[in-house]
Amino acid sequence: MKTLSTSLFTSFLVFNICRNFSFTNATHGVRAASCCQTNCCHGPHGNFSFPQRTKIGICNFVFSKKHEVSAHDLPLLGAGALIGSFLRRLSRLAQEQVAKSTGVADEALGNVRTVKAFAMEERECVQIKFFHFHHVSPRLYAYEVEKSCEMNENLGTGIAVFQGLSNIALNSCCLWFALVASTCSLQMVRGTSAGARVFEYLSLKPTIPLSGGGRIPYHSLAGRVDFLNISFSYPTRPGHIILDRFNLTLPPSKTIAIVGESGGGKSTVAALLERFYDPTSGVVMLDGLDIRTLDLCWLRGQVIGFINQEPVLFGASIMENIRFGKPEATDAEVFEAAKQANAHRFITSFPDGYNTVLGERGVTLSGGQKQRVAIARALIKNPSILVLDEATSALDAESERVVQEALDLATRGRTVLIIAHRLSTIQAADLICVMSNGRIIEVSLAECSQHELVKKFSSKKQKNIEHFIEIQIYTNTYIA
Ligand SMILES: Nc1ncnc2c1ncn2[C@@H]1O[C@H](COP(=O)(O)OP(=O)(O)OP(=O)(O)O)[C@@H](O)[C@H]1O
Repeated sequence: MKTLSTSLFTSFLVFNICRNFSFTNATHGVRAASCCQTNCCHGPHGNFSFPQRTKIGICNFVFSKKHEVSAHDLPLLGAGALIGSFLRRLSRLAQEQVAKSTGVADEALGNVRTVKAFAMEERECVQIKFFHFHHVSPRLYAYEVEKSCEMNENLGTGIAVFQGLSNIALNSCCLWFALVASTCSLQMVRGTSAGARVFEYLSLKPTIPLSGGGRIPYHSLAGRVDFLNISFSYPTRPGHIILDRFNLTLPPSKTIAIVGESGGGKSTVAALLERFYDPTSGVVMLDGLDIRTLDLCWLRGQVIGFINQEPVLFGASIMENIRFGKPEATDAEVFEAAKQANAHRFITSFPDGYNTVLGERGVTLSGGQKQRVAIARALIKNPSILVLDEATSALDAESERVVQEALDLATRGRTVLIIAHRLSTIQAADLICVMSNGRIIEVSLAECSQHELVKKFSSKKQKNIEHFIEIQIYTNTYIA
C-alpha cells in the first residue's frame, strides 16, 4: 500500500495541469489526496476492515463453541477484551495517521501549481527518500504514509493474534463464509473499482515532458519573449477560444502590463509562458527559440519567477519556504532574497525568525507577509523573467504599498509581465496592453497613456469592467 500510495501521489504531482480531472485548486487537491489514500486502502487489502474482522472473530468464537460459554472461557474472554481495547486504540491512532498523511498529500496536491511553477515535482519525487531532512510537504507525504502503513500492519498483526486467541479455527470457515459473504462481496466490488482507478491514474503520462530540450546559458539569456499568432482553448473546453491569433512581445528588461476585462485571457497568457499548457496554434519564443524545444525544468526552475494573487506557502519554516525556490541556496542567499522582498525585517521580528514554522498553507502570516515570502521565494532563483499575476490585488492599501515597494525593487533589470487589476501595479510599466476577446487591442506607453486608456474605454462605454472603473478612479485622483 505504501508504494502504491506514493506512486499515485507522484503520478498526480508530475501530471499535467491541463487534464480533465486536474487539481488546480484546493478542492481538487483534497479529492486527489483522499484518492491516494482511500483507493489504495480499498484496493489492495481493504476488503476486511477491523470492526468486521472483530465481529467475525467473536461470531466464530461463539459459534465454534456451540453457544456453550463456560467458566473456563472467562480468562480467554478477559484476554480478548484486553487485546480488543488495545486494538481499538491502535485502530484510532492508525486512522489519525491516515488523516495526517491525507492532509500532507492535500497540501502538496492542492498547491500543485506552485510545485510546478518551481519545477519541483521531479525533485520532490526523486528525493522522497530524504524526507527526514526536508519538511516540505510533498516529501513529508512518503514519511506519513510509511508511518500509517506501519500502524496498519501492527493493527493487522494484532487482529491476527486476537482472532487466533478467539479460536477462529478452520472448522468455522463455513459459518464465517455464510455470515460475511454479502459484506465481502460489496467490499470486493469497491476494492476492485478502486484498484482499477489507481492503475488508471498510474498509467497516465504527462503530455508535456518535464525534462529534455535545450537551455540558454545564463549570461547569454536576454529574456525576450514573443507570443506569435497564438490561438488557444483549454483542453477541457476545446470549443471555447480564449486566445485568438494573439501577438505580444516582451522586450528584454522591460515591464509590460496587460489589462482587460475579467475572463479575457490575461492569466492564460502567463500560463502559456510558464508552459502549463501548449498553444493550440502559434508559438511562444524565448530569445527567438520555441519554448517547446527548451528544457521545462530549467524554464520554470531558473528562468521564470511567478508571483500570483494568492501565494501558496507550505506548512514548513519560513527558511524552507523561501528555499523552495532554490533548494541548494545557502542561508545567506535566503536572507538576501528576503531583504530584496522587504521581508527580512518582519521575519527577524518573530521569536524564531527564519525558523518560524508556518501553519498549513502559510495561514499564520498576514496577506502582505505571505506575499513578501512568496516574492523572496521567486527572487532566490534570480529569474530573468518575472510574471506578476495580480500580485497585490488581494491586499489592503497598506500591505499593497509595502509589497509594491518590494516588487519595484524585484523587477529591476528583469523582463516583467504584469497581469494588472489596479493602476498602482502598472505605474512602473513601460508598456500597457489592453486585451479584449483574446487579443491585444491597444498598446500604449505608460504615464500619459493611462489618461488615453480611460478616455478610450469611457467612450466605448464598456460595462462591468472593474479594471477600467478602477483605472478611472485612480486617474481622476491623479488629475485632480
Ligand atoms: N483551467 C481552465 N479550464 C477551462 N477554462 C478555463 C481554465 N482557466 C481559465 N479558463 C477560462 O478561460 C477564460 C480566461 O481566463 P483567464 O483566467 O485567463 O482570464 P483573466 O483575464 O485572467 O481573468 P481575471 O482578470 O478575472 O483573472 C475564462 O473564460 C475562464 O473561465
